[in-house]
Amino acid sequence: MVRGRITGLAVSDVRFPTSLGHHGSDAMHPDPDYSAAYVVIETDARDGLKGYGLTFTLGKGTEVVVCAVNALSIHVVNKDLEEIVSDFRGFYRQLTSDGQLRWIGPEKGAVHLATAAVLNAVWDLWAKQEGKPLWKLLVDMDPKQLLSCIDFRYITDALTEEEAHEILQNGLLGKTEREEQVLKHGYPAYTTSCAWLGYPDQQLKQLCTDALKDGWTRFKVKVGADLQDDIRRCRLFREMIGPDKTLMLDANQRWEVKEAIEWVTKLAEFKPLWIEEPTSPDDILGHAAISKALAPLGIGVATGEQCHNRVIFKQLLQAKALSYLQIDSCRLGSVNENLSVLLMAKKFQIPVCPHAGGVGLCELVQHLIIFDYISVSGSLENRMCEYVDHLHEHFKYPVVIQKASYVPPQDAGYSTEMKEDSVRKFQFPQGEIWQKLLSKP
Ligand SMILES: C[C@H](O)[C@@H](O)CC(=O)C(=O)O
Ligand SMILES: [Mg+2]
Repeated sequence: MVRGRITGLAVSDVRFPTSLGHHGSDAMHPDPDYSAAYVVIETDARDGLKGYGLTFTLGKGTEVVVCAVNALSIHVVNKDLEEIVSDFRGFYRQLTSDGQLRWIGPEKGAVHLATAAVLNAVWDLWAKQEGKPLWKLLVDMDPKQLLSCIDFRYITDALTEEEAHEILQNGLLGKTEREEQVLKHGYPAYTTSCAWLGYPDQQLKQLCTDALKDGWTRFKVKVGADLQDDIRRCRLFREMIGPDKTLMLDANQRWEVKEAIEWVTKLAEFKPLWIEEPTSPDDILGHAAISKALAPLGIGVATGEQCHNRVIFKQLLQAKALSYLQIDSCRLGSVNENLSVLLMAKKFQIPVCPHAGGVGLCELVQHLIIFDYISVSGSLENRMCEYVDHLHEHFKYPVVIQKASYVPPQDAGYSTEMKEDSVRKFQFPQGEIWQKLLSKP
């Protein structure tokens, strides 16, 4: 039973100095400090439960998102949780339609990242009050309730509410078996942690050796800064993993459309499954052109981690611009908007392979993809969820990986809660870690 009035919302700027070790680096983000605008909501309910939410950012970007969260808080504080979840579509619409704030969106950029952080906290609290991990809360909802969380505005030309209902209704068939299956075997994952762009070859080799020993069979390599480097690194990687394991490439938006086609053609000998973010995330027709040109080489296009919202995903699907759809738990408007994208992907028969390269993204997105498997897609074919081996130690309920698969979380909530000590130490700029770093000459 949902309960309580939201009495407070606090937001912190939490940054991890990952750029010092080039962790998370790519062709466009050479110095990423994995960071989060971290939200905590409290209620007046006697249970003492709090909701924790975050959105993923990089360093300086965090302060802008923190401001946006504060600006949105007026829509949250003093609201009854029951009121929110009984009309979640309406609440989502309220947050994303603020007449003044939407001018700096709408549903994109800092204000949408802030929406994600706030709503992620609400979902965490709801799941905690129900005593279920978020994936299970979703799996146990009936189709009508799930639909009542989704704002279908701007996507009905691709997916109507009636079609979405039919998808969810069909998803009921075999649901129990799939839940048992995923609880037993986990959800398949791939790793990006061996081959960030700033890692020297020696480190890459060592990490790849370790990952192979740990049973990883799917790997992503960063490319896009220098063709000769890419050829060398891809060759090295392919030789180490052998011909049968899966290799993916990620350019993080580095190229022009024509350049992307030419560059990736030169890497085709390494048999990548996909090229991720070959060009601007806003360029739908560019992605379509790249997809068409690379299809004869057996290379698909993957994108989504910087797709603003469901409308961009809709167009990517309509334009046949992608072969793998990468939802992100913290860029889209939380669970609500991700549900609409999962349903569109199902309708267009495009596999969802979530993005998780960032702090906390693995913790959150595992819930969405496990739900997707059980209740929407019903399939594991061509599907896997990204895993990066960074910063899990700062979370109270960190992800568990076994045999290169995500083990479904059992703790109640959305796995969003960070350890208090970590938040204190890594808060920017007052945390002790930053005080030390900033005082260095
Ligand atoms: C800046 C991030 O680390 C980004 O490179 C992550 C990413 O593209 C991915 O995980 O995919
Ligand atoms: Mg990527």
